[in-house]
Amino acid sequence: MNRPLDLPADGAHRTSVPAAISVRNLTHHFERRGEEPTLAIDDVSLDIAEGEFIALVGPSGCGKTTLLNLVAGLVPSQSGQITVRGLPVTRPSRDVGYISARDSLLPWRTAESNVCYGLEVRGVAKKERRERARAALDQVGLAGFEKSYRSQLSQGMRQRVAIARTLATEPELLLLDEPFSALDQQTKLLLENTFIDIWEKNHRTVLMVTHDIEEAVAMADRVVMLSHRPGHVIADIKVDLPRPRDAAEIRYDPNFREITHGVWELLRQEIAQLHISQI
Ligand SMILES: Nc1ncnc2c1ncn2[C@@H]1O[C@H](COP(=O)(O)OP(=O)(O)OP(=O)(O)O)[C@@H](O)[C@H]1O
Repeated sequence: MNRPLDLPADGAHRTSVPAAISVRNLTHHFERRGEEPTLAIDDVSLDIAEGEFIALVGPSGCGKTTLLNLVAGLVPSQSGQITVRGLPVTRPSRDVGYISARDSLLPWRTAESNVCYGLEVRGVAKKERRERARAALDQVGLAGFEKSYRSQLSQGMRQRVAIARTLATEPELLLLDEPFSALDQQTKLLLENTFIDIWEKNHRTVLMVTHDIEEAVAMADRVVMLSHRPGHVIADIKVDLPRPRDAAEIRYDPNFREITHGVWELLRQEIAQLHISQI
C-alpha cells in the first residue's frame, strides 16, 4: 500500500507561509520526588501554518497533552523553542483558545452567561458581550438555550457551550485536547460536523489532540503522529480530502479509508515496538 506520508517525518513542515505555531527541538521532562525524571517528549519540531488544522495522535502517554500545554504556555518550556506567530511562548495568551474534554462550565451561570465570562474578563462591554455570546451559541446550534443552566443541558450541549465560550473570544489559535472524547458516537459526529463547519468558515489555526484516528483524518489537514514516550514526531501525514467535509459522509470516501488505514498501520507498529522494548 502507498502510505500517504508525503511530508518529512522530522516534523519540520517546509512552507513559504510563516508558521502560526513553530516548535523547535522541544524536550520536556517531569521531575518526580525520589524517582528518575520522566522524559515526556524528546526533540519535537513542528510547524503549523496560519489557518491549518492539525490533529496530533500517538500511543497513550506519549506526550500529546504535554506538547499542547507547552504550546498553550500552561507548562513552562525547559529546552527548545516554541513561537506563536513569531513570538516566544512564555505564558498563556488571550489569543489562544483551549478546549478540553471536560466542559468546565460554571453551574450557577446560564449558557449565555458562561459564554459571556471570557468576554467579561477581557473587559468587553455588556451589550457587545451579549451579542457575541448569542452569536456564538447560535453558531454551535444552541439558539433558544441561552437561559439554560448546565444541569439542564445534555453532555453534548454542554460541550457546545464550552466551544461557544471559546469561539466568542475570537482566538487566533485553537488548542483542543480530545474535545469530543466524552461524547457518545452520534453526538460526537454531530459536534465534529459543527466544528468543521465553523472552521471552514473562519479558518483559525487548530492543533487538536485526539485518540480517534477516524476523527483525526475526517477533520484535519495533516495528522502528526508522535512515537511512544518519550514522544517525537514519527510521521506527518497530509490529509488530501476535499472540503467542505461532512464528518460522517467523508468516511465513505475510498481515500479516507486508505489514509486512515495508513495511520492505523503506523500506530500499530509503534505500539508493537513499545511492547517489544518492554520485554
Ligand atoms: N504533571 C506530571 N508529572 C509527572 N509526570 C507527568 C505529568 N504530566 C504528564 N506526565 C507524564 O508524561 C508522560 C506524557 O503524558 P501526557 O499526558 O502528555 O501523554 P498523552 O499522550 O497526552 O497521554 P494520553 O493519550 O493517555 O492522554 C506520561 O508518562 C505521564 O505520566
